[in-house]
Amino acid sequence: FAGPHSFTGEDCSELHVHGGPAVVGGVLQALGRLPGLRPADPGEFTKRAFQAGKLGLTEVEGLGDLIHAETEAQRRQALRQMEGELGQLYQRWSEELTKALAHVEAFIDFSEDDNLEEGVLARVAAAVQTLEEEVRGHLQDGRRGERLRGGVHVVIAGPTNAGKSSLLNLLCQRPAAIVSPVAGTTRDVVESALNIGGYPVVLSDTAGLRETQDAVEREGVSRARDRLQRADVVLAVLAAVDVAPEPGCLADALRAVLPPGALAGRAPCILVLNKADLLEEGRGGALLGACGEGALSPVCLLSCKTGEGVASLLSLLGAQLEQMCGDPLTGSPSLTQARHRLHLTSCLGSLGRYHGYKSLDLVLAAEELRLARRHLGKITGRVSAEEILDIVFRDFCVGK
Ligand SMILES: Nc1nc2c(ncn2[C@@H]2O[C@H](COP(=O)(O)OP(=O)(O)OP(=O)(O)O)[C@@H](O)[C@H]2O)c(=O)[nH]1
Ligand SMILES: [K+]
Ligand SMILES: [Mg+2]
Repeated sequence: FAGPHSFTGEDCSELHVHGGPAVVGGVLQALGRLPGLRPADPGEFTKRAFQAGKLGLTEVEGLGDLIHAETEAQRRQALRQMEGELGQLYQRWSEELTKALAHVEAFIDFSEDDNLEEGVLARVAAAVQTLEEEVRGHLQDGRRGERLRGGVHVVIAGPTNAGKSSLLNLLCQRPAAIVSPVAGTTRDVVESALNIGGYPVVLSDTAGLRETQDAVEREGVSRARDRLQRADVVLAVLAAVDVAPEPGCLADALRAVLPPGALAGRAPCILVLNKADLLEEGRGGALLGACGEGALSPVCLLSCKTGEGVASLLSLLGAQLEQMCGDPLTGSPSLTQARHRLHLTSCLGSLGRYHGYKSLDLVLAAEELRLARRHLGKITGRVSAEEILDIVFRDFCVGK
């Protein structure tokens, strides 16, 4: 593959050999005898592609995510990022900033000559404000890209013996957690990675919430509460027989399950009324009717014993995941890493300070634009050489 059209931009050659380990080993040995030839370091091809400007950092990250994608939605998001959409968005912002900066610098340098067009600074201020709004909107995405990349944390919580561990085992289709009729069986948080409708989920089973004198169980309950605080979605499990079919029972039931203030509207919750097989005929419908009325959370009846209701639980959960992660193919591309969020937040900070400085000291204001641009450059890996003068001359007329 002749450069610069190869993956790394350099001249490359590829050997296609038969796939047996002995053949590959023999070829590698023969190659090893050639002077100057060595195996590539991990990621070296991609690093060279980056250094040759063939890929931006976000594309490199997308490629890495694509290789590690475990679910369909993750694959789509990674592919989109690898193909450059996220990088292009940041690149466009960076170009707009460069332009704004060029105009401010031109104003600083040439405004005394009276040769500048009118209203340059007002146009820059408007452009900066538009950019701020775009960046802010991009940041307020409910962390959907990061969630999709890292997995949505779904926490199973509830009183002892509600069937929380049974639910974990049912969903992950293996006996991951110990199930027993003894209240207080689970102490450690038991985690399992799942694929639900193409979305990656990290499902945690936790100790039953209750007051106890047992020191080990108390530690378990404290870990359960801690996990609840960090949940993206809570599956609140109750034994259906313990819930009275009366209006308002859902709120009471949730209060009984969740520590006061644990959620405070933070994580969405799905109420699972388990052991439906133990309910008398017709009681299930009455329960759903009473609980569902004015409900804050979706409710479903389930039996871990018979498997009844699993499909409806999965569809409630799937809808929740879709709402949180979005469809990775539609809308603007999502930021996928905490790193992106950090630099974007810093960029936004600088843009805000631009407005503060612009009427006091234009030089300081220009510096904030430069900083904002550098923060974007850190995301894409393109902290480009100053293209500012080019723009000054290309973009608008200074004197002659
Ligand atoms: N009849 C019936 N029994 C169930 C169902 N789900 C769980 N059980 C039984 O309920 C008991 C407790 O189940 P677990 O899954 O251990 O409950 P848990 O909520 O994890 O309990 P702790 O870890 O002690 O808090 C066990 O004997 C299960 O076999 C169900 O749907 N129907
Ligand atoms: K138990
Ligand atoms: Mg358990």
